[in-house]
Amino acid sequence: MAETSTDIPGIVVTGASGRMGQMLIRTILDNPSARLVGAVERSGHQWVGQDIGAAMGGAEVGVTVTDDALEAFSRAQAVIDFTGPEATLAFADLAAQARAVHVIGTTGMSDEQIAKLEPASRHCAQVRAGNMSLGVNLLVQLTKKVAAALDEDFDIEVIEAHHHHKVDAPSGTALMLGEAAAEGRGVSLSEVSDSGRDGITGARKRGDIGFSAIRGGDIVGEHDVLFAGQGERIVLRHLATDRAIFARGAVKAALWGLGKEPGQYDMVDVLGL
Ligand SMILES: NC(=O)C1=CN([C@@H]2O[C@H](COP(=O)(O)OP(=O)(O)OC[C@H]3O[C@@H](n4cnc5c(N)ncnc54)[C@H](O)[C@@H]3O)[C@@H](O)[C@H]2O)C=CC1
Ligand SMILES: O=C(O)C1=N[C@H](C(=O)O)C[C@H](O)C1
Repeated sequence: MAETSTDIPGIVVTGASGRMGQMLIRTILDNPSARLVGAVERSGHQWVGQDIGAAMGGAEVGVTVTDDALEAFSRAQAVIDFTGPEATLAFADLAAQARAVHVIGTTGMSDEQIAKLEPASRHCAQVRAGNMSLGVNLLVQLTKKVAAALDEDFDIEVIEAHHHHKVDAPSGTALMLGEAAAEGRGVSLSEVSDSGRDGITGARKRGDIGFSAIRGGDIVGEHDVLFAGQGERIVLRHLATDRAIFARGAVKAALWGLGKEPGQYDMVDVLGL
C-alpha cells in the first residue's frame, strides 16, 4: 500500500528560529521519513504567527510558528528540543503529557535540572545527548578505551572551541568526553574535574581531568582529548564543520524513539555503539 502523509511521523521543533532550530527544520523538510508538524518559539518572538519557511527566508511550508507548545506537541509523535535549560524542563513535562518522544540537545543543564527531567521520562521516551553526531559519540567510546588503557602518568585534558554566541562552558560534548575518560579510569568526574583555571592555581593534581574552553567567531564545535605523558602525547580530535551533523543525529533519535518504552536514552542507544 502507498504510504500516506499521515503514516509519516510528525515532528515538532522547539526554538525554531535558533541556529539549531533552523537547521532541524531544513533537515526534517528534506527527510522523506519525517514530517514537520510544528515549530515553537518563545512568546513574544517576532516569528510567532509567521509561516516557518517564509520566516527563514524561503518558500512557505504550511507550518505556522506558535508559542503554544502543548497544542503543537499533541499533534506530533516527536519533539526535537535545542533551546535552553529552563525551556527544556518545561517542554519535558509537555512532551510527557502528549506522549511524544522528547529529543533533548540542550546543554548547560545543572545536575539538579537534569534530575528534574526524570519524572517526565516515565511517560515518554527521552533521548538526551550533549552531542548528537555520530563522530563525537564514537570519540566518546574511544576516549573511554584510551583512558582505561593508560594510567595516571598520562594527564587528561579536554579542550573545546565554539562560536562566540555559546553561553555554556564546558560544552556538553566536553562533559561527555570528560565523563567517558573518568569512566575509563574508574573514577567519578565530579571528584577529579578541574575547569576554569586562572591565577596561581598550584601544580596540576595527578589524576585530574582538566577542561579548557575557547570562544570565537563562527566555530561550529571542536573537541580534543589530550593524554599528555612524559615524552609523548595522544590527541583524540573531533571537528564539526556543519551543524547538519547534529540535526541528522537528532532526527535519527526522534525516529528511533517511536514505539520505545518510556525511559531515558542517549545517542549510544540510538546508534547502537
Ligand atoms: N546536542 C547537540 O548535538 C547540540 C546541542 N546544542 C545546544 O542546543 C542549544 C541551542 O543552541 P543554538 O541553536 O545554537 O542556540 P540559539 O540561541 O541559536 O537558539 C535557541 C532558541 O531557543 C529559543 N527558546 C528559548 N526559550 C524558549 C522557549 N521557552 N520556548 C521556545 N523557544 C525558546 C530561542 O528563542 C532561540 O531561538 C544550546 O544549549 C546548545 O549548546 C547545539 C548544537 C548541537
Ligand atoms: O552550542 C553549540 O553550538 C554546540 N553545543 C553542543 C555542546 O555544548 O557540546 C554541541 C556542539 O559542540 C555545538
